Amino acid sequence: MVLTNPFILLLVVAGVFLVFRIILSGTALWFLFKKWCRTIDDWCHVYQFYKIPEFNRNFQENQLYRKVSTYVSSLASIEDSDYANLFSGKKLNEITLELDTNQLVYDTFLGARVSWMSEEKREGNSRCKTFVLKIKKKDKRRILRPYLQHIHSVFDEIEQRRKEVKLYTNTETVHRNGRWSSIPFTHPSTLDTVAMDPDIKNKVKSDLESFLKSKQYYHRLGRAWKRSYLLYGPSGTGKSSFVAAMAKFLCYDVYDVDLSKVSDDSDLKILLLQTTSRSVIVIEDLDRFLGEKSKTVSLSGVMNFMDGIFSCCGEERVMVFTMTSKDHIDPAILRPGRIDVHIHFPLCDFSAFKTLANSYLGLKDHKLFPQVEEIFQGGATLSPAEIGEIMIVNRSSPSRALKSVMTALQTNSDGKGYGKIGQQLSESRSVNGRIQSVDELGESGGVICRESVHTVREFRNLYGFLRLKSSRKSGPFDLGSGENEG
Ligand SMILES: Nc1ncnc2c1ncn2[C@@H]1O[C@H](COP(=O)(O)OP(=O)(O)OP(=O)(O)O)[C@@H](O)[C@H]1O
Ligand SMILES: [Mg+2]
Repeated sequence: MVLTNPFILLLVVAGVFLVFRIILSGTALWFLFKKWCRTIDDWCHVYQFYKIPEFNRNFQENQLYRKVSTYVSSLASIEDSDYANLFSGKKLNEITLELDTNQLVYDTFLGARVSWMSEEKREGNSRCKTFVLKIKKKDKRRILRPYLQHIHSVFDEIEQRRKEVKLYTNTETVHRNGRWSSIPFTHPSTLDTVAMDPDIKNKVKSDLESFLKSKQYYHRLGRAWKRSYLLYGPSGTGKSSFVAAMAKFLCYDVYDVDLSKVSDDSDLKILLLQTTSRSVIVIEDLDRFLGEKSKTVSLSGVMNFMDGIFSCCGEERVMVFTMTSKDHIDPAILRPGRIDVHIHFPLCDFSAFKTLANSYLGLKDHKLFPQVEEIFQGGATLSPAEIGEIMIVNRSSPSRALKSVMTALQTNSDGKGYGKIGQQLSESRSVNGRIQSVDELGESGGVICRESVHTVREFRNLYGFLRLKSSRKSGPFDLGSGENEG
């Protein structure tokens, strides 16, 4: 009723507008207040200024300028500067912020506040940009060197993330780049697309992250800064895909060593010397190679390679070895320090199946899922690669895909067809990525015998591992085999 009166309506609109304006100016006032506080604080201190020009006296590019520019653009506080330039980045949808001329950006390091100003000078036709770093004199000695070091590290990390990852393969002939030839690494696998126990995946992720941050630690210990992983499990369980995913996660180049093209131990040594830092060095199917009667590379050649003692600088190398099974492998190969992390890749269980159904068919749930689960609980299994293939072929009809998977699982568990898989089942049977105990296998008929042998062996390994654990605080850890769930 009251709002029908145009005068009152006008008053209400004006009131709302006023409140809105006060709120807005309140925030603006708060910004202004903070700015004044900073200015007053600036008056109370004596500062040291450092200029970082874009070019040196010989008009060559100053590398430090480039690093500082990248670093300043990465600061979250750049969004608070009054003017910043927006540019599209190298990657799709990437947008980068760059500080505009005469703008200030603040940073905090080791409890000290510093600021960066971007300046531009014109001399004739040329212009020279400069960054000016402002540090309180009282903080200068304490933070300047570590701060510059910090800028270097952040820059390296950003560059690493930006660069194109390459896949190197060794050849028998020598190229311009030595024994390795490279192509862009475009494998589509990521840590998200590999179906595996989420706990294990997270452990590997944090292990890789802590490796990246451990340069000083490794150097203090006088050890090569490398970490070795063993991925083992039946064929088609995602080992190679996981290597690709690890490399992508780290943004490291991949060196795929084909041992059949290595002529002897010293040849392997040369190959390792020709790898660059920040790379993943992979040897696939190591068990198959070691099992060969006439090998060109000796066991000690392989072990020296694994130790990384020949890697000239020993810097930031991740080594990955894949195997179907580690049962017949010389324990010296698997000893702590040579292989730091063991990751088991089991055949598919229901939870891995659901991940595959989600990524291949876009199914989060389906009315056939309980039936599929029942079949898995009955002990049937296939490799993720086989299930993936069935899903791809039937992707136009999710129900048909699930029915086909069920049929394949049943056929396999009946022992009909899928000869290869039947054999793998007896070699490595797992539920949720853990080797089953004798008790858990009570119902599964003929597999019990072999499985119990396996379990005894696993128990021995566990015993060995526990002894190791008690004598070493930081040893290797085994993910997914049930030997060590720490
Ligand atoms: N755990 C998994 N999650 C998602 N996809 C998988 C998984 N395992 C296998 N695949 C799919 O199956 C195919 C084969 O996988 P991959 O080559 O990684 O297996 P593998 O363990 O290395 O086998 P092999 O021992 O025979 O070399 C890939 O296309 C991959 O996408
Ligand atoms: Mg493989």
